[in-house]
This record gives sequence, structure tokens and C-alpha cells, in this order.
Amino acid sequence: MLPNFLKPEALQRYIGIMDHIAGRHFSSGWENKDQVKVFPLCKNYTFWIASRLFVSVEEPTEVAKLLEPFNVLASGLISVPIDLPGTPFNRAVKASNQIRKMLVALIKQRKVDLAESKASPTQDIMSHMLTISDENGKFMHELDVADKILGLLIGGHDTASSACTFVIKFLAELPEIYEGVYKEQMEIVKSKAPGELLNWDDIQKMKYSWNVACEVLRLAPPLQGAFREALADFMYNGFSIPKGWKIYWSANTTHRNPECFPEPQKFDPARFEGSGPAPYTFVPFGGGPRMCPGKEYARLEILVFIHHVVKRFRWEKIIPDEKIVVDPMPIPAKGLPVRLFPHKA
Ligand code: HEM
Repeated sequence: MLPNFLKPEALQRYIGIMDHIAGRHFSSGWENKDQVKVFPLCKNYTFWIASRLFVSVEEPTEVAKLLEPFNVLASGLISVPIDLPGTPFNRAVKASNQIRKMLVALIKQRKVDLAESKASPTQDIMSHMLTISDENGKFMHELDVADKILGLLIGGHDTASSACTFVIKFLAELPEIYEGVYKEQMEIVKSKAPGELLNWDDIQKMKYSWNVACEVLRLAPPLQGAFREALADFMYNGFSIPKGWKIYWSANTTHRNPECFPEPQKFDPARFEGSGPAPYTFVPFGGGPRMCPGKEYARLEILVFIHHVVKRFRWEKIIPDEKIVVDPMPIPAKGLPVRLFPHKA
């Protein structure tokens, strides 16, 4: 059920919604400002889109109410599991309970609205989960729906906001790359009627922009890697790995291996032209059966973000050598403050 919602065929219908929300986000958060802090804004952007597409919460005050406990949860997600008052872990547990409560309230209301035909079975992922039964005709329990949505909101917004933040960082540092992206996006802007929303064809035209985003994901993968368990004994590089061992695969190390990516430190979107990198060398979304199911969704929201930001502004970093911290995702330590230069009309 979940992968269906996240498949490209289903996602095509949501490009216009992403574009509409991006428009609202940029006019309230970026326009008419000389300086902005990029990371918190990117979090608002990805969370706003996720709230709208997963649970149809769209009004900024309602989105903010939902985001508040998510931020507490995010800071305790990877923490020492000591459940005592005041620990990050304890705060995260409380925040997740609060979010579950909010989601269950939304689910109950949605059930009523679906029964009265005031809501549609296809309007968002919550409706999908409530109206589709398993092979035995059983529907998902409210708490399971809440947990699944909670997982998606966590998996889906911090990763993409880290990616969008690094797009801004690299484009500030590499004017010639910015020019290429700007040219491509302005062609699309010029082809649209006033007020016409982005669609699937427009996304297909954003080839260079996506190659740039991939190079950003190679050099700054939001998830550094993940764990696997060895299902059988095997040899790797002369080391014997016994069955049952926990193994950590690292996106960062793979992406910087010169055998897979010559001159790995060089920002070069051309690596993704043609057939692109060899299988299992470019792994920001993982690989194999547990590969990220949100890859296409993330591609769309990153491209819509790039479209909106470059059609409005150029920008420069306010802290030229801002440190990057990894907690657990890479983010500029001060949130990437930038000075904005709107394009002349
Ligand atoms: C740039 C954005 C994103 C990146 C870099 C990313 C990366 C990843 C990675 C590396 C994994 C682990 C894969 C593995 O273990 O092999 C993963 C899993 C997952 N991601 Fe994403 N992700 C992103 C966006 C999203 C979005 C937008 C969603 C939801 C809409 C999402 C939902 C999930 C879920 C549910 C899993 C767990 C899959 C499983 O265990 O079977 N992700 N993601």
C-alpha cells in the first residue's frame, strides 16, 4: 500500500500541490528579506509538503503545531536511551506520544469525513491507509496508521531538508553550476502561462538540475549509511565476516572512493550523464530491497525547491567557512545564513 502511494505514477498527481505549497513557502519565508537562515526554512518547506500530502494539513498555524513536537523528537532520535525526566530520549518519547495523539485525532475526524463523503479516499496517504484493506479484508488499526505516518514524516522531511540546504550551499560556492541550473529553470518558467503549476513534463526537463542535486547527494548524503546483518559467512577484502554480524554500509565512504568517482572531491554533475555511476556506487537512498521508498518523492520536492529558489534569487553565504556538523544528518553549524539578491523583473 505504501509503495503504491510513493510510486512515480501516483506522485505525478502531487507535483502541482508541491508547486503550490512551494509558492506559499517562498512568499512567506524568503521574499522581501535581505538575509535568511536556510536550514530551518528547508525544514519548514519539506514538513509543509509532507503534512499536506500525508495528512492534508496545510494551514501554516496547523503545520507549525505539528512541527513543534517533531523538532523535539528529531533531537532525541539518536540519543542515549535513558528514559529519565529531562534527557533527550525522554523528551523524544514524550514528543512522539504527543504526535501520535495528534495523528489519531486527525484519523478519527477523517473516518467521519470519509463516511460522510466530505473527504476523498485518494486525497492523501492517510485516506489511502484507512480505505484499503489487506488480502483478508482487514483494515489497519488507527494506531498503526498513526505509527506509519509518523515514520514517514520522520523519514521524509529531515533528509530532504538537509539535501535542499546543501543545494543552496553548493550553488552559492559554484557560480558556473548555478548558471546552468538557472538557465534550465528559466526555460521552464518562460514556457508556462502565468499561474500555471509545474507538471510531470516540466520535471522531465530538469535533467541538469537533477544531476546537480545528485552530485550534492553524493558529496553530502543526508544519511551516512545504515546497518545490515550478515545472513551467511562470507569473505570481504580478505576479512572473514561471520553470519549474524552487524555490518555498517557507508554512503559517504563509497561516494568518495576514487575507483567509483574519479577526483571524488570535485563537484561534477556530468558524472550523472548517460548511464551514470556504476550500480551500488551512488547510494544516498541505499540499495537493494530496503532501498528508500521515498526516493521519487524526494526527487520531486528537491526539484520543485530548486525551481522556486533559482527563479527568484541569487545568494551568497554570510559565513564563508561555516562548519558542517553531522547530527545525525549533515547540516551547516549555524543553519547556513545567506544574503539574498532577487532577480530584477
Ligand atoms: C533526500 C531525501 C532522502 C534520502 C537521502 C533518504 C535516504 C534513505 C536511506 C539511505 C534509507 C535506508 C535504505 C537502506 O537501509 O538500504 C531510507 C529508508 C527509508 N526512507 Fe528515505 N530518504 C529520503 C527521503 C525519504 C522520503 C521523502 C520518504 C517518505 C516519503 C522516505 C521514507 C523512507 C522509509 C519509509 C525508509 C525505510 C525503508 C525500509 O526500511 O524498508 N525517505 N531512506
